[in-house]
Amino acid sequence: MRRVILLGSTGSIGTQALEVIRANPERFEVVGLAAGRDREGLAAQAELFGVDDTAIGAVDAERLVRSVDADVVLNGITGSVGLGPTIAALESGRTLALANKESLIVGGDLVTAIARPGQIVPVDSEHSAIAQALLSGTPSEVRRLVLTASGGPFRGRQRAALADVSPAEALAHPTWDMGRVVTTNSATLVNKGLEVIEAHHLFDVPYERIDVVVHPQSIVHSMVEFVDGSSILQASPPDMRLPISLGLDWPHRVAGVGRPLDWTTASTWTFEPLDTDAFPAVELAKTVGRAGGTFPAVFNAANEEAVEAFHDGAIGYLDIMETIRRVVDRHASEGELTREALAEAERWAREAARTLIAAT
Ligand SMILES: NC(=O)C1=CN([C@@H]2O[C@H](COP(=O)(O)OP(=O)(O)OC[C@H]3O[C@@H](n4cnc5c(N)ncnc54)[C@H](OP(=O)(O)O)[C@@H]3O)[C@@H](O)[C@H]2O)C=CC1
Ligand SMILES: CC(=O)[C@@H](O)[C@H](O)COP(=O)(O)O
Ligand SMILES: [Mn+2]
Repeated sequence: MRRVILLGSTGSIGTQALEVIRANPERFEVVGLAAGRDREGLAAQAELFGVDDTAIGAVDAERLVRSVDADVVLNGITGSVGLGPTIAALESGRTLALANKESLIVGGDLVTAIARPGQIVPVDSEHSAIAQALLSGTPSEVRRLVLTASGGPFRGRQRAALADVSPAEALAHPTWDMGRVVTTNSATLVNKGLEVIEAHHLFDVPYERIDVVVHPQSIVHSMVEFVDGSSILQASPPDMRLPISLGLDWPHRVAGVGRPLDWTTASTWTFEPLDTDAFPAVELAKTVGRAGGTFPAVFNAANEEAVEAFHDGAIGYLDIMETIRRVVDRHASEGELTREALAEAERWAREAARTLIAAT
């Protein structure tokens, strides 16, 4: 029986994780639940799953992780606020099933330094796919990682055609039903940029050996190219319950958690290069990833501010990337990477982004 602490339980990842757990009571038991603001939803979940220990907010979630005995912590919180709970899970020796990519991106080496090998199990679909593919070879046999991107709702558009797109259009993801921030990030391709940095930290592969390819069907979730020219990919219909279940009990599979592909009907999978003029986010993410230090945290914080401003109607779609770029350009990273330095860089980046947004 795997005892699970679920952070972000009221969200998209959280509720799908509870579906997996509910369908497999002989394998999983929820021992802790945490949400951001939805106290009613959290209380209902606690009652349904018979959970005594709950938390509201990231600080309380950190306390929960450190105080409740568990085998695995699934971090499904949105945003860099998930960093504290990620660190708490690792320091407490729990397996960390990581959906909250932001904590790894902003924490970078600070997070990987405290994780023992295998302690972080990726839940993000692309990274779960890569982890599954990596079971086919040794680290020295890996030539490159290739992350697939759906391309989002604006795939195929020129940059000029993106100026007036609305938040509602940005939230119409072609293949996945997810929370608001990650869905918006998919529409700007910031999500893929964050995922490149995430892959670098998870798999210790340099940026020049991590590529992105657009695959609109979201069936091939990513691939690993090995030195002999063989590519091993993982494919399944888009359904987060599959990588969530692997995160909860890696590397064991949960029978029936997802539908298999239907090989009896005609279908087509397509792959195309990313249009980096229309969608420059991946290139900028690689630049901040290579710069390291507090740069990825600044990139992410500026994005979080810009996404909120976009949904508030304060800025347009193209201003999201423009805000991120201008904040990153003004940033000077200095000194050792510590939690204090990260917090200060984030505070600075959010303030800089808000100032730019106010002037837009
Ligand atoms: N959804 C998906 O399919 C995928 C998501 N991810 C990643 O997983 C993470 C979660 O995404 P998703 O589930 O879509 O997001 P949602 O917005 O649907 O859910 C976010 C969850 O985080 C909680 N939360 C927000 N702020 C805090 C806080 N300060 N302290 C504690 N809990 C908080 C929310 O609580 P409340 O409801 O109370 O506000 C909610 O439970 C993100 O990092 C995302 O990038 C990765 C791959 C796929
Ligand atoms: C399901 C998942 O892992 C998301 O992060 C997904 O990657 C979003 O899709 P795109 O960013 O490829 O549009
Ligand atoms: Mn993903």
